[in-house]
Amino acid sequence: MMMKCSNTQQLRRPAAVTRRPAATSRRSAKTYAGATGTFIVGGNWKCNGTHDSVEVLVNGLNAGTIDANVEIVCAPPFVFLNQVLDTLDKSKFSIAAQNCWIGDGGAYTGEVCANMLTDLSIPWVILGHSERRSLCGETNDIVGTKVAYALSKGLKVIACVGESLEERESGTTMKVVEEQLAAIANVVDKTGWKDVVVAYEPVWAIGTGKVATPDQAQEVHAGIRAWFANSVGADVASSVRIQYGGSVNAGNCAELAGMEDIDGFLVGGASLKAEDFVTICNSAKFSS
Ligand SMILES: O=C[C@H](O)COP(=O)(O)O
Repeated sequence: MMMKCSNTQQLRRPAAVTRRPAATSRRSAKTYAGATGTFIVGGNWKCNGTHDSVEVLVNGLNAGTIDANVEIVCAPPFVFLNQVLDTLDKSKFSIAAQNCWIGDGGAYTGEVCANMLTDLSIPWVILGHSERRSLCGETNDIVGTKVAYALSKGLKVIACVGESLEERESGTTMKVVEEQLAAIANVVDKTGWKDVVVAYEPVWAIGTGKVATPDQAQEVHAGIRAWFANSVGADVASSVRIQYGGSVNAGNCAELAGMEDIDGFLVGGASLKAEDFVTICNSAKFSS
């Protein structure tokens, strides 16, 4: 299937960007979106690891002190799901698959279907990651269908959206993101969004070290929330949690976490280092 890639530039920034109030008041007031109002951080381990390195990572995560108000979802490669299920402290961490098949199981060599994940009691799946879109030819419609199917089987979904550098530079960031969201909204009814977290991941920021500025991220997150208000419903707009992903690390997470419409992160590279990932998970309470 297909390929395509990217890098950076900025949307026109608003003159001023609304920031959350001080850390202590953030949680007691609305703070983060979602039914539980919790910050949600995903660790996408991508295609990394060995049995031994996963053991080290899990031990490091289990030893970490995590704020009880933060929801954390770790997404190992399929082959390590059982190992992680057996060893990760599930009182602190939940588990996701990084992908699943578009429908029922059957003669689909190399695929893993939603029912297999629920059979293992895996609650989450990441769908529509830009690497799946660009490297495996997953179109907006395919991603939408996958999201709807996964939800119908009882999975919760982290649905990824985001623009390439070329799209950003041509001023089409929101158009691209809105089309990606619309493809999901076309096949997911309004109530289904309660089990969806949107991960905004500008492709040019993924694995490049070129993190979006807090203002850049906030602008798109606010645009996504506005799109939900106009296209799905005000209740969904205020409750859907929107993660930022793309070169998040222990050093930049606090400022990003302080932005009004950032409700969590989807972390790639830094999720492979337990200490850094724990810092990111706890970033909400330290942000200003
Ligand atoms: O799913 C995670 C994202 O692709 C971000 O990856 P990164 O943190 O390595 O840039």
